[in-house]
Amino acid sequence: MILSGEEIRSRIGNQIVVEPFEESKLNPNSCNLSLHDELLVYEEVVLDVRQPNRYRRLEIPAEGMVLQPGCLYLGRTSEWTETRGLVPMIEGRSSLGRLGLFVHVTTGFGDAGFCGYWTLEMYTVQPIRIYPGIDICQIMYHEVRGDIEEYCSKYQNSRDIQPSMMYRELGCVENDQQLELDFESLVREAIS
Ligand SMILES: Nc1ccn([C@H]2C[C@H](O)[C@@H](COP(=O)(O)OP(=O)(O)OP(=O)(O)O)O2)c(=O)n1
Repeated sequence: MILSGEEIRSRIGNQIVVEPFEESKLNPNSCNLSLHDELLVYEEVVLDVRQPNRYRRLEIPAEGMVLQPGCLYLGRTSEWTETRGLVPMIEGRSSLGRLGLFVHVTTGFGDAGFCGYWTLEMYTVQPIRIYPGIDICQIMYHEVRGDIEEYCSKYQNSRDIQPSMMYRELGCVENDQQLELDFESLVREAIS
């Protein structure tokens, strides 16, 4: 069963945390979440599920940024969410779907107990200009039958855009969590 907007509101501060929460973002059975102002783009010709992959961090300026087809942009919600005893899910918004923008790659499904910013896996059918702060997706909540063992795995308490940590399951021991590419110093080195 999916919670109504009214029910979401009544559970805020109890089973549901959406921070910051704005009542105006409630829908009949979901709550809109907005886009933070940063994106990560992988800097690998071939991504490797067994290794941390290098990426670049981009800031979405107030005047917007054009996303190009064929590229995966990891973003995150501005809202921190916590969900207890319910299964949270994020989905796209029809208004953005009608412009050909996807906000996740088959992974809208969350876990009961998940706390953190949601990482968005954005890609687009056509070039599209996006802006920081736009309502990018919606979160909804399912009631669960049966006991719940709440989520406490690798994406718990995500405080940033979180690239894939699949490599952890596959035995890669890494010191650095992810390899952020310092593109500006590389360019400086290359031209000096
Ligand atoms: N687009 C998404 C989808 C999920 N999540 C968060 C909420 C989920 O509770 C958590 C874990 O999602 P999955 O269970 O789908 O992830 P994995 O199975 O890959 O990882 P784990 O082994 O940690 O469960 O990640 C997210 O931030 N952004």
